[in-house]
Amino acid sequence: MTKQNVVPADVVAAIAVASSYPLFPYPPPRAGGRKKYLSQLELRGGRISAWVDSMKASSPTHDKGVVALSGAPPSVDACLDEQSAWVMRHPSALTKFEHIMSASKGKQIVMFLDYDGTLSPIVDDPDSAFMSDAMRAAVRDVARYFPTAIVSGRCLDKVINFVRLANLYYAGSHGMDIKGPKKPRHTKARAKPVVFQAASEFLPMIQAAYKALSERTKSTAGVKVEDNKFCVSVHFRCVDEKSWSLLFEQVRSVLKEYPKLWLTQGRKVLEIRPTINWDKGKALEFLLESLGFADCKNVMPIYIGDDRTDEDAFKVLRDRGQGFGILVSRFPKETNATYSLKEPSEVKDFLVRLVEWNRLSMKAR
Ligand SMILES: O=P(O)(O)OC[C@H]1O[C@H](O[C@H]2O[C@H](CO)[C@@H](O)[C@H](O)[C@H]2O)[C@H](O)[C@@H](O)[C@@H]1O
Repeated sequence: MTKQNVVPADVVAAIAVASSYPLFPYPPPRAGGRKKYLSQLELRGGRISAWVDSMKASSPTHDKGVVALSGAPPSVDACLDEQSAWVMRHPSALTKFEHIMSASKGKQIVMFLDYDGTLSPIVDDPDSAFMSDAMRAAVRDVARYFPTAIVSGRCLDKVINFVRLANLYYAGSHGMDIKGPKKPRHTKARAKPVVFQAASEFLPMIQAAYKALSERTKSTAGVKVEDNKFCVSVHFRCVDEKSWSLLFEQVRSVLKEYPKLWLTQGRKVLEIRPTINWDKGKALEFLLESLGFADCKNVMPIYIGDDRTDEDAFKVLRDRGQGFGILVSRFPKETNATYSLKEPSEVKDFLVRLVEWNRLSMKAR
């Protein structure tokens, strides 16, 4: 086995957990082409246990204790085989760096970056998910050469506050709230700054749901309800697993009062959002269009993300046959991304290499 193929014990444990929930692959299954949101019908019963099981399966690297609860785990060899097969299907973007760069020759790279789990490591307290100075410097350098957007589930103000870089495009609330730099560097297409909100009419409803969710779940120890302006996050990372069903029931009882809101799931978080046809994929398309690349053949969008919501953007790139997605994950997940990176530190390495590659190729011109 080569050094590259050695799989750390915690990753083996994580694969074991993921494999123990075969019915709840990542991302959630799509039924009849529609996204797997918790509909009003499902809210009345039926598939609730599936959601609680899916909560158990989410982000297994951060919950090694689950292994013991999940019955007989697959053997270590089976885990290693699965890991290797997955890496073959989604090779490291660092290993394939030269290949990626030769595919981008003559094309304008546009960089899209998710925030949590991509630029900042996952931590228990969402308010402390800071990115390192080294990562900030890498993003700043990338943005000097390429149009760069941060696409996050966080509300716009919060993600801007974490990243603290001008000259970027920011898409908060899962792409529902978009703002470009005051003086865009790269676009010739439009001098006007980009500003867009996809769900303004939902604001009062989302705010009311935020209050109701905070009130209804306050008896559950460890829960954190986060106001992300056009969506609400109910975090269960610090909630005892024995209380997850109860928490889900509490969230469900609130959602019954808001038929125009639906539920999705991220890493140890339930996300409540408006029932509109808008997601990170749509935000990516909107930004490409705003930058003047709508029908352009010579553009190479690169989207790096770690979460289920990023799959919408990976899929858009796959369907367009343009650019590619990079999934940040230490263990196998079903994904529409082409390449993978293990963790935020590898994302930084990739960004640094990209800048270096650009410097060298500019010199050579
Ligand atoms: O689209 P993203 O930028 O990845 O945002 C998705 C959610 O990220 C945050 O939650 C996640 O990160 C937290 C901090 O590391 C972690 O505690 C939590 O368990 C993760 O789900 C954020 O707090 C959410 O509001 C975002 O929707």
